[in-house]
Amino acid sequence: MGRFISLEGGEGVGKSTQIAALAEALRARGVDVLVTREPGGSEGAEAIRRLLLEGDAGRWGPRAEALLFAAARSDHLEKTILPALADGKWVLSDRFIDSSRAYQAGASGLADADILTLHRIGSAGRLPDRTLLLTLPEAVAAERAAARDRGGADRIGGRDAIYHARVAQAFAHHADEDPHRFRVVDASGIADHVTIRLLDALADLLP
Ligand SMILES: Nc1ncnc2c1ncn2[C@@H]1O[C@H](COP(=O)(O)OP(=O)(O)OP(=O)(O)O)[C@@H](O)[C@H]1O
Ligand SMILES: Cc1cn([C@H]2C[C@H](O)[C@@H](COP(=O)(O)O)O2)c(=O)[nH]c1=O
Repeated sequence: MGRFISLEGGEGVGKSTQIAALAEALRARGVDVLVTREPGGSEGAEAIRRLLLEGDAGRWGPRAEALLFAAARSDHLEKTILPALADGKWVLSDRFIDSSRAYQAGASGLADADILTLHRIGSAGRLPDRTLLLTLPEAVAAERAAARDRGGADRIGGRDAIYHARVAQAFAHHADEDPHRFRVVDASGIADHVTIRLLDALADLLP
């Protein structure tokens, strides 16, 4: 049976690194895996990704930004995620709706209910079967992201530390509110150890 898993967390916590490792570990267990990402993951959504992440800080206001993320997600779900699940694949998505709740609501100040309304309109309110929230002390995450980006962060990643602290708080709040879907995973230490923690957090879903 297909499963829909999202990886969430702030900048630099290791989602992209871990999604590749997790996919490899699942494939070694005979699971058919599709790795995808947001914003993006379909041709249309990748075009919207460029609109969202390139250009001036003020290119979009919070509302236009939320609408663009919701539009990208709608296309991603319809063109990539749902067909893969129908084929029995496990879909691992680097970010999904909880990023809009954390960034556009928690940190940019829109109402969480409005983000969920956009999600209901664009994506029929579809939620992942499991959301793995990677957490790191803010200073460690910022250091990792800065070493990777070398000053070239994108429009949203480049926002200030207060913004990213609000993102982390919102993620933690949503994870607390929905312990059935979320698992909070410590992303500190050696990457292989983090992958083991992620596999543990999926143990009940594994075939
Ligand atoms: N366990 C780890 N220990 C040390 N460095 C790590 C670890 N995991 C990832 N990194 C490094 O930290 C940086 C950020 O990792 P990665 O790009 O996977 O994070 P991310 O959560 O996808 O970030 P973003 O959301 O900003 O794209 C990369 O340079 C990566 O090589
Ligand atoms: C899905 C989604 C993403 N964002 C932000 C979070 C990051 O700053 C970028 C994506 O970059 P990454 O290197 O691929 O993680 O977009 C957001 O603000 N809202 C969302 O819904």
